[in-house]
Amino acid sequence: MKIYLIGFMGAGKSTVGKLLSKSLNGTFIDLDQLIEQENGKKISDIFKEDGETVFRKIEAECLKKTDAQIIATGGGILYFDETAEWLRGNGVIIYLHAPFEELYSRIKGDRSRPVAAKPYKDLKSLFAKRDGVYKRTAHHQVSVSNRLPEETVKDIISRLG
Ligand SMILES: Nc1ncnc2c1ncn2[C@@H]1O[C@H](COP(=O)(O)OP(=O)(O)OP(=O)(O)O)[C@@H](O)[C@H]1O
Ligand SMILES: O=C(O)C1=C[C@@H](O)[C@@H](O)[C@H](O)C1
Ligand SMILES: [Mg+2]
Repeated sequence: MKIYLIGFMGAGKSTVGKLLSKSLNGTFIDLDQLIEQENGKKISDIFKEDGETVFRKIEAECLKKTDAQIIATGGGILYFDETAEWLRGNGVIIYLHAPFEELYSRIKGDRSRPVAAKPYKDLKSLFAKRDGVYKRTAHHQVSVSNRLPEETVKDIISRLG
């Protein structure tokens, strides 16, 4: 069974995914890292040099070819409508959720995330839009608010049964 972690930037998909893979003794891939390795450049440079649309196509292709058991996706993984259906047909989808302000405090000023460079109000409305899509797509919503990543991992494992 594959486990896909989805959620907004700063939710902790990469952090929790790595820990979860250790607890479950499963293979792990961070999709953002895979994209950077396969393309030989940083995500911020792909955005700058090729544009967001090219990045989104690369991201969707990388998602479909990874064979890891636990996958930390990027915050914009549901950019194409068809990706939600593909994900649900290929594994268990866990939405890591926290209120926007908490996530914003984790990502503000981070230059490695090109989307996080948007102004506060644009990020807030992006969160509002994506939150509904994450919720509709996920099999489980797990809180990452005021919680250590280790607690989130325990919660995920208990939901998986
Ligand atoms: N539970 C937590 N409590 C506090 N800070 C956290 C928690 N989980 C992650 N962080 C911090 O928030 C930041 C973002 O975490 P991480 O990179 O794992 O998020 P992400 O969901 O993978 O983001 P992205 O979508 O940009 O890849 C990091 O600085 C990390 O240390
Ligand atoms: O939320 C987003 O749109 C993104 C999140 C990151 O994980 C990266 O995939 C990239 O910076 C875009
Ligand atoms: Mg990440």
